[in-house]
Amino acid sequence: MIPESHPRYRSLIIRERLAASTKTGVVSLEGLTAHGRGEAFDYLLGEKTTESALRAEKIAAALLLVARHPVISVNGNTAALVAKEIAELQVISKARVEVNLFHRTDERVKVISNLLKDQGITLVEGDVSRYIPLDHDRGLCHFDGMYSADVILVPLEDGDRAQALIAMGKKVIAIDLNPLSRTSKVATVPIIDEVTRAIPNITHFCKELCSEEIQELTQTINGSEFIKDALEYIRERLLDVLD
Ligand SMILES: Nc1ncnc2c1ncn2[C@@H]1O[C@H](COP(=O)(O)OP(=O)(O)OP(=O)(O)O)[C@@H](O)[C@H]1O
Ligand SMILES: CC(C)(COP(=O)(O)O)[C@@H](O)C(=O)O
Ligand code: BAL
Repeated sequence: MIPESHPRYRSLIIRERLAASTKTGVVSLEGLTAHGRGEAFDYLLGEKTTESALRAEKIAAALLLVARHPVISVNGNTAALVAKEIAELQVISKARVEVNLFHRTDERVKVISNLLKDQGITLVEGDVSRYIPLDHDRGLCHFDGMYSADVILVPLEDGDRAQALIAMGKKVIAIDLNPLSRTSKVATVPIIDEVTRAIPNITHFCKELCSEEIQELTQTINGSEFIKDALEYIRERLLDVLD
């Protein structure tokens, strides 16, 4: 039992949810280690959304709204952490949602799909093929899902899949606390933020942005600025701590 008074209440509740989700197969055991890596970066970021990340989330919302065929890719950690929030984002963005796993088993696809549908999400389902040229199972996706997408939101992504999607001419919106990850470096829009903060922010902007703002935000996108901003923000925080 984690008391609400605990200084790290939110972080511990998220950890508890992830740990419980490994028992149902929603989260892989490797997902716990990936989460730990994320938490380390979140510490450096002060466990809050930076102004720069908020700008990236605004651009992400604009891209989803103007996309011809937006798709949200969901892995185990994402399903465990933000299923309800993804359902809300799907309603406002009209994006398709597809389960895509690195540690893929039929059982995990099924249990994650059921979790998402229980939140009201309409899923792209059916046969998958290796439409993305990768040697691992993230290459398996749906024709009318990621294969046909022009904009893909990929929380907690693998760098090689992000690279492959970019090479296929798609715009990739990544959510990854690690500004140094391969994913962040190759993404069209790297959102250097925590997924439970980022998804509701994107939904908020989808509701708030007007057509002029959408036009302006999607004209020229410089993804590397968000990485530079995050690294500078971390540098400043570290220097402050040292003082
Ligand atoms: N809750 C979270 N919110 C945002 N990012 C997270 C969260 N949990 C983990 N991450 C980040 O997501 C990434 C997923 O881990 P993974 O091992 O697939 O990527 P990686 O190997 O670090 O990066 P890459 O493959 O892009 O080089 C990690 O960079 C981790 O820091
Ligand atoms: C653990 C995870 C971040 C997600 O794994 P899955 O839910 O199987 O897509 C994976 O990409 C990895 O880094 O190992
Ligand atoms: N997600 C496992 C492989 C990678 O980190 O890219």
